[in-house]
Amino acid sequence: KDHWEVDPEELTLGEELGCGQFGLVLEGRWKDMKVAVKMIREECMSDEEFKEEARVMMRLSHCKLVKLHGVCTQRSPMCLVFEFMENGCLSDYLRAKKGCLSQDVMLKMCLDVSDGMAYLESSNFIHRDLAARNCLVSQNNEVKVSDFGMTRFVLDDQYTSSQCSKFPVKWSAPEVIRYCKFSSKSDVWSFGVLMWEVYNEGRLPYENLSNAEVVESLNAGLRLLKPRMAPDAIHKLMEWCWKEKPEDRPSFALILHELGYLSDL
Ligand SMILES: Cn1cc(-c2ccnc(-n3ncc4cc(C(C)(C)C)cc(F)c4c3=O)c2CO)cc(Nc2ccncn2)c1=O
Repeated sequence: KDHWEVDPEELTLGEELGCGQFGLVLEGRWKDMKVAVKMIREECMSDEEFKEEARVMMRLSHCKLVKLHGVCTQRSPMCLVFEFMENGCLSDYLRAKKGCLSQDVMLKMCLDVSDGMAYLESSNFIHRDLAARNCLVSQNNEVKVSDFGMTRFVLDDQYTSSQCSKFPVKWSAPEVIRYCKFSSKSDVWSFGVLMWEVYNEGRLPYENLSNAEVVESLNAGLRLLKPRMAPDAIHKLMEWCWKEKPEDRPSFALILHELGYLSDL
């Protein structure tokens, strides 16, 4: 048995946590740990793809990435066993805590995400759908990056082609919308939008614009405005993440350094 195989006998399943992209996600217990068990519907992912993905994700291990404990491939449906993140997704958490989050807490959230993303960048791994909805919050309010790279397995082409309704245009860099050119620098663009979400307590970016109007506005050089709660230095960093040319944007290593400096002030 591969070391990443979880013995289904050791897994107990509980309440439903939600319905993710690939099917049900259940709360569960494994080796005296609380876990989140993601069932993978066959039509979403082939077995071989799934095992290859598991191998890759098992190798990516960092305190600010949601940990994959292992996989269950001996049964159908196959499932991924993750560390449990008590407070659910960051976007819901921000909205639930509206009015209660301090600037320091917001800065720490952005720092946590940039820490995880700097690790992915150094591992040459592209997230492809970084947003507050794809980050999770732990019991002690730490934020971790989730579902990195998983868009490659989405068969629903409403997600994958940029003209379609479900494509996350409002988080996508211009080169991704135009040519599907993903890179760590397009993840940096998305991180700028994530910072805007955090300092706006989970509000939807460009909430009055359609995806097509967002593209027009970006082409006209317009960008999201400074959130009331965001210090100037944070807004400057957001705008740097939204430079038209990928090479003009900062790396996550630099963003991590910048946010670390601001949090030590
Ligand atoms: C690990 N984990 C996962 C989830 C959880 C539950 C439902 N859907 C999801 N999601 N959310 C988003 C998501 C996104 C994708 C893209 C390919 C990037 C589009 C692919 C997915 F497969 C998922 C998924 O499965 C998650 C995220 O993978 C919830 C947890 N925790 C809680 C706690 C309290 N209330 C709710 N959830 C938790 O600890």
